[in-house]
Amino acid sequence: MRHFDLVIIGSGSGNSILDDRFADWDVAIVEKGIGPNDAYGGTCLNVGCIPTKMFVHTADVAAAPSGGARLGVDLDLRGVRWTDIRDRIFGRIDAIASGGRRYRAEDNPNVTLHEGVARFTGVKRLVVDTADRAEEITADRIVVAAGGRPAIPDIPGLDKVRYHTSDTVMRLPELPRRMIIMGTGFVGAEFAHVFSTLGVEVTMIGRSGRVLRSEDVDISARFTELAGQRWDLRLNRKEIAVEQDGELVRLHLEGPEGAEVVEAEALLIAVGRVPNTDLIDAAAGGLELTEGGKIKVDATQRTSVDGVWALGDISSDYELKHVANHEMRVVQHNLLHPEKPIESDHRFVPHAVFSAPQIASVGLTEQEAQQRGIEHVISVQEYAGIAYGWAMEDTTGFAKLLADPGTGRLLGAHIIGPQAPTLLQPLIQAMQFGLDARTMARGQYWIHPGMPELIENALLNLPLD
Ligand SMILES: Cc1cc2nc3c(=O)[nH]c(=O)nc-3n(C[C@H](O)[C@H](O)[C@H](O)COP(=O)(O)OP(=O)(O)OC[C@H]3O[C@@H](n4cnc5c(N)ncnc54)[C@H](O)[C@@H]3O)c2cc1C
Ligand SMILES: NC(=O)c1ccc[n+]([C@@H]2O[C@H](COP(=O)([O-])OP(=O)(O)OC[C@H]3O[C@@H](n4cnc5c(N)ncnc54)[C@H](O)[C@@H]3O)[C@@H](O)[C@H]2O)c1
Repeated sequence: MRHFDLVIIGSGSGNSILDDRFADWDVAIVEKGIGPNDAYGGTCLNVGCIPTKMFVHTADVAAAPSGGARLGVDLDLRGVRWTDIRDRIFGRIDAIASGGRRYRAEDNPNVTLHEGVARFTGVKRLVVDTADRAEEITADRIVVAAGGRPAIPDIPGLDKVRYHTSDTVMRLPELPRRMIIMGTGFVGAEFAHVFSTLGVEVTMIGRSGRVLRSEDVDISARFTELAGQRWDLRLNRKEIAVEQDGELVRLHLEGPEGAEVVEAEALLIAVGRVPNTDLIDAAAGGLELTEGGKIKVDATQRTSVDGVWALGDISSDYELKHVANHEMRVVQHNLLHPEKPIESDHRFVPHAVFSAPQIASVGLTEQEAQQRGIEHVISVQEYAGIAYGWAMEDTTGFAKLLADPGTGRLLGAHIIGPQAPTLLQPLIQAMQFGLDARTMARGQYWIHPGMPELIENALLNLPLD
């Protein structure tokens, strides 16, 4: 049995903890490998944020000709070369992942890379199962950064069907003619945009009546309306059974009009993620879980076991890379300076959905403000009402702000439309640093006629004294 100063489980955000300040620590990283090629480096790099956005940008380029005609520019899309797109993207990703693995395995003398599945057998005691053996390790400190994986719903017949998740769908050998996407969240909305723009007929299945239903009510309503124009959108549906018929997947549904069947050459399951607490046997390690099944941590990312920290998707309320990275920096500090621990700041966590149109959001939605009885005023500014929106002939995008009527401070900001994540960033800054809407609007120049005038006008529209 080997004892370490520090064991890190998971090479996603966990991999970034180690820098020169840990050079004299004896460290083990345990990584089981992720995705179809058992890659190093976690979800975001290999099967998450980064490749998806490389596909989204490609789809946005492929979508440009269809938007040209209304500006008087007639363009044709001559074709998309799926295997070239896929191999270009993973040609970059796979090289970065294997480079990251090689760096830890070969260039860090103080780091031992264990390639296998780590599971707790006791408090600060682990077994690592590799292909040919099981090795026991112990440590003074352990960081659990083991993330999560796609959830697979319990639908009769699913075990006999060829289906994809976000882990596999980006490496399809060829584009299918049709694709059923189960789930109307982030993953469903982003892949529906990618595949439909590249020429696949998309059918999207949702249990509720809205797409992206956790967004602000107006944002979700607008996105649902637009999604219904682009995809065969089937909402308020329940999956009854699924079957494989040669190359076809057939899904039996129950909906408002009764029973119905949809079929396609590919099925993508995008119904959320489950934390990998079972894989690590969190209970055997004495780690308390939350009601949602994640590892319970305090504000300093400490678990219920002294000397064990957790971060990212396995413990966080937010399954977002910027949050995992923030929590990683907190854990990093607290490992190095246990006498002066710092806390994670989850007050103003933004997110973006890179679909079409794009969505970006921070803070309270209108429905959350109402449910919590928080006094607020609202403003809405459409892209169609600003000069750059005229240039783009945008007719569907808008920014919606919620502010405290007393202080003028922003409570929430939600944007649907071109460059939404970029436009949201100054509003995140204002919320984080306590800048009130009036000062933000009138205390600086806004480049004319730039897209940020959307934000300037939304701020000025707030009914504040
Ligand atoms: C399709 C998709 C798109 C996304 N896009 C975005 C985006 O645009 N923006 C954004 O902010 N977020 C996005 N996310 C979310 C983001 O990827 C995650 O929040 C983030 O990667 C979580 O990081 P982590 O370090 O907690 O976990 P991970 O990166 O998942 O790392 C955990 C690692 O632990 C390993 N592991 C698990 N169990 C064990 C074990 N028992 N032993 C050894 N190793 C183990 C896994 O193999 C994995 O490599 C996306 C997610 C998906 C699925
Ligand atoms: N741009 C980004 O930041 C980005 C992109 C992709 C993923 N992510 C992260 O990954 C997480 C997982 O994404 P996701 O889209 O899988 O989850 P999600 O939670 O965003 O959406 C899943 C949806 O599927 C629904 N659902 C559950 N069971 C269903 C069923 N049987 N049939 C139909 N619908 C069902 C849920 O009600 C929910 O609306 C996200 O919550 C997000 O944090 C982020």
